[in-house]
Amino acid sequence: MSEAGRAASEPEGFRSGFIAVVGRPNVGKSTLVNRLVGRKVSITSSRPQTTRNPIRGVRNGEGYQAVFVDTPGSQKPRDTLRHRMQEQVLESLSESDAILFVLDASAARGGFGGGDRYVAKLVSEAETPTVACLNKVDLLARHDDALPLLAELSQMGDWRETFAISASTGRNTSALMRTVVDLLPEGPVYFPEGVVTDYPETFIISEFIREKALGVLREEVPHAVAVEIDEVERKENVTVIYAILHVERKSQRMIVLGKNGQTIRRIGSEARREVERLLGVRIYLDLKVRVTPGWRSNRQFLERLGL
Ligand SMILES: Nc1nc2c(ncn2[C@@H]2O[C@H](COP(=O)(O)OP(=O)(O)OP(=O)(O)O)[C@@H](O)[C@H]2O)c(=O)[nH]1
Repeated sequence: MSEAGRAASEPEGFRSGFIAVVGRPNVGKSTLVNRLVGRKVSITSSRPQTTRNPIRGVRNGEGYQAVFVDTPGSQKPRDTLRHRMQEQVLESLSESDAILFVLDASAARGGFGGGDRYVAKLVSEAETPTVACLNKVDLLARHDDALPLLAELSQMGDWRETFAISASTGRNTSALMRTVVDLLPEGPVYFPEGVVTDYPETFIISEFIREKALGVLREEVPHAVAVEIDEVERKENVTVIYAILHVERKSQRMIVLGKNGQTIRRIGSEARREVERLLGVRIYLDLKVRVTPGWRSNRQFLERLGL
């Protein structure tokens, strides 16, 4: 995240970031995130299925915000298309602040299989701080059965830490959460507390753009900018987002555009990175600036924007 963006909403010493949750299907990723977040998370169901990087959950704690995101598709590629998707997975892993690599202890009798090793390699290539979680240890016959698996796991990559956990019973998950928070960099409050789970994707995108605009514009046009997502067009390789930045006066429009459009371009490129991270797809952001006098007191307008 850029310095300009941070300036907008970063409390002193606050930690925040995106944590990619990776692992083969059925290893317990959702159960683990629900456990760490502390409640069932509904955001995935309220978002269009077309997004490939949905948020699994957000945990707000004392001085931190941890955003857990999904990275589906982390399976061995069998054809070119899958291979291309793989590159995108790698890209989104690289852009995460941390990775939770989840494995299923109960499925690894006698050692881990090719699927787990493949994900381990992919995660290692991302060069992002990773915590490896050996899940479902409650299903092992004896406590000690986890030991050879943990030893094997530690050989599979350069993990910051390795935990034997049970997402179902909560065993070791508090310690895991503390480690995750320690890995997060200083950063802004990405989402207002309590709103994430039910808010539509367009609202989150518009908030990202607004945050970047406020960061770039600083004191010049303080709260005079409202962001409206006009249309989201999903194409094969790129998602095009048409957004309108509403300002109240012509003079503000000039400021937002900047000399030769420099300012709006900067807002666009900073916001694009954030949105790509959120959605896990390539984004083209088409930003327009429109003068909408008195939008702050226009109820219909505010409702349309979900404000
Ligand atoms: N006994 C036990 N079962 C678990 C544990 N964690 C998850 N499960 C079960 O494993 C199954 C798969 O869990 P999910 O959380 O849906 O797995 P997932 O990795 O999110 O699956 P995908 O979304 O398909 O990738 C469910 O039946 C869970 O109840 C655990 O720690 N112990």
